[in-house]
Amino acid sequence: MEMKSSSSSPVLTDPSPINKRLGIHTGLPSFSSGKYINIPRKKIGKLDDVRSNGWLDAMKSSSPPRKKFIKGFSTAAEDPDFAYCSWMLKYPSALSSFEHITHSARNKKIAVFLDYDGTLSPIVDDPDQALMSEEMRSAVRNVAKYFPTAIISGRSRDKVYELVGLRELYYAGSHGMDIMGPTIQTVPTDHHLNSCVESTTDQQGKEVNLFQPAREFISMIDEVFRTLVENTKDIKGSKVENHKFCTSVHYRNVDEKVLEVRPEIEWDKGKAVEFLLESLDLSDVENVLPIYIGDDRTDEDAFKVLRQGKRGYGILVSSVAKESSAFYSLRDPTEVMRFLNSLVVWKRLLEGGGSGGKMNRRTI
Ligand SMILES: O=P(O)(O)OC[C@H]1O[C@H](O[C@H]2O[C@H](CO)[C@@H](O)[C@H](O)[C@H]2O)[C@H](O)[C@@H](O)[C@@H]1O
Repeated sequence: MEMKSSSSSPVLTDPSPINKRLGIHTGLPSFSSGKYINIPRKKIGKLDDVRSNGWLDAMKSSSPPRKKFIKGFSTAAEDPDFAYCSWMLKYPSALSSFEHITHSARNKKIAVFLDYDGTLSPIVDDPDQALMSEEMRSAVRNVAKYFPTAIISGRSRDKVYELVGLRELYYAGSHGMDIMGPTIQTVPTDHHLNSCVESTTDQQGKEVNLFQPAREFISMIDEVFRTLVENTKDIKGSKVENHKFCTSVHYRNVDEKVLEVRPEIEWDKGKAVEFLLESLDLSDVENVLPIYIGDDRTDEDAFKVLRQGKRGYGILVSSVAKESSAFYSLRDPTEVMRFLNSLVVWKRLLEGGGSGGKMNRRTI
């Protein structure tokens, strides 16, 4: 496999058998109980030109945009502040809409889903330096005391666990292709899906289930990773990460983006949210309000699941105007932390019974 640079974007070309092996896969596994989710393999998929199947677009959106704001939200004078304010009419701040959100959560259980990069940690040039602040860690820890909380990241599950460092959460790595969750009551009878689920123990020795729908791709992704390391070793500023079920090539210090190679299966962060809601027995729309906070295009799959199913709220973390399926917005990880802290204060007030969970502007 070669990595070439075309006008402004790199293109992965592949005259080798990897092309075939990362492509079409037959067999549509499903949980026969009907309670769980199908994972069909996508029908298309070539490495010849990643631009033709949207991969490059998806990966580009994982990085901060070059333009400060998008068409439709800018003014003739292209004033970013004005553009952002107009955009916020469509995606109001989750902080100023806090009462509305908690009103919708009355008599419901809130479930919290959090992306990592750009949501809990600020975007920085070196992915190894994307660290969470202690204040943020404490905010997430407190949220998890009151609400079932999961981290859903594009990074490997081990890496994101290492970065977050909180045992009390559920973790989904590789964009949801590697989920560690509670043991599932209904055992899938489909042998293909069954092979994706494995009982194991977590760091505390508790029995858990590992769900890895792209397990068959591990050795291939490792091969792609090693090929990319070799082919980019002379490109100054480039960095390759192995997330086990996908691999990222960072070229933001060469150009400014990151490109990711992952298996062509219909599994994404939206499917991971559905899976976790099922596994945690939180799929009852009438009684559960899931909130998903994330900052990039891969999080849009989760926003869509919540919006389309009228299940809950997606909150987009962005300091620039961009089209989204989220309901609300937060400007940056600092605002995410304020929102998480507000949820905790609200819940404590509610449990204390005092003000019926009512909060004033100063509390938020
Ligand atoms: O799903 P996420 O938790 O948001 O992970 C997505 C990608 O995050 C990382 O890259 C992003 O953050 C880096 C550190 O701030 C930044 O340098 C890069 O430009 C961003 O794209 C991670 O390194 C990627 O592998 C993940 O896919």
